[in-house]
Amino acid sequence: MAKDASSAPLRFRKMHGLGNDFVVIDARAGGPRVTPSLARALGDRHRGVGFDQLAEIVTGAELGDPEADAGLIFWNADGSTAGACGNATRCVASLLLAETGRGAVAIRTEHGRLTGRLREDGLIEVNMGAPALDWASVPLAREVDTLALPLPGAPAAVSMGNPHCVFVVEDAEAVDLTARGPEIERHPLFPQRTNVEFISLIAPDRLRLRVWERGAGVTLACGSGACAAVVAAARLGVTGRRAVVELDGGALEIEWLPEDQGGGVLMAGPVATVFEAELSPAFLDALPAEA
Ligand SMILES: N[C@@H](CCC[C@H](N)C(=O)O)C(=O)O
Repeated sequence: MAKDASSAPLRFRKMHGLGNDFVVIDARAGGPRVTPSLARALGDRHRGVGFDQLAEIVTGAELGDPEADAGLIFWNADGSTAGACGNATRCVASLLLAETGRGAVAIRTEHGRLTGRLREDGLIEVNMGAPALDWASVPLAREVDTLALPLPGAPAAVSMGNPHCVFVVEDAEAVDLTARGPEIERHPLFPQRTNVEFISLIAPDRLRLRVWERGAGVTLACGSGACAAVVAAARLGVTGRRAVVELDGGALEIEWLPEDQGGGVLMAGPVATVFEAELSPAFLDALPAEA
């Protein structure tokens, strides 16, 4: 087992938002902490549990925000960390709403303090905060007028706390995601790699979106990707600031609030818990030591 983890049992919950699936570990009360090798081993769909992301719940204080209901650290299946994960934030918001019995909760992430609430229609909504559009925030390797990438079209680079490269295409269904995704994810213009989105217009307020996620690959849904897609579409005049985004796993409702309402991006959709379990000690014992 990794030398820095304790041998206390590690309980976890499997959840998903539209098939974007997560292992959720609550580390607020102590117990083993997530390391890159634990994330990779758990993320293995054959020898572990399998997930797109692992959401590690910590105290708000650990992330410098003691007033928040909790803090959240996101891990990709390849063991890398991410500054944002919209669907995992919605899943954890649903847990904290049940835990606190309140109508809204505050979650501290690397992208700031995000608020989550249960809407009357039963969907969990999170305000994902304002997008950043300048090259240094995304980040891009350098300032450019147009993103010159090995694909037709002029994509938009958007940060939702994590990097996104959004292509508007005629037909998102026709894109070879497994070929194009990794090529753009690791393009030298993106020093921290990038999530890759392909959107096409279905109706004036409806987009089709397919996503290749940094550190996870093809996903059934990506919340921050849906937010970035609507921000890019609204800026390009493809849609307004409010749209339904149809992903492989279902639909998310996205609204980019105006500046005078904070400029955040609201994202609403369903969440589900699949099971709760405890990792076998043998699994933890077999983890390679951290490099
Ligand atoms: N599934 C997520 C995004 C997860 C993080 C991403 N792969 C990254 O590395 O930035 C979502 O719902 O936003």
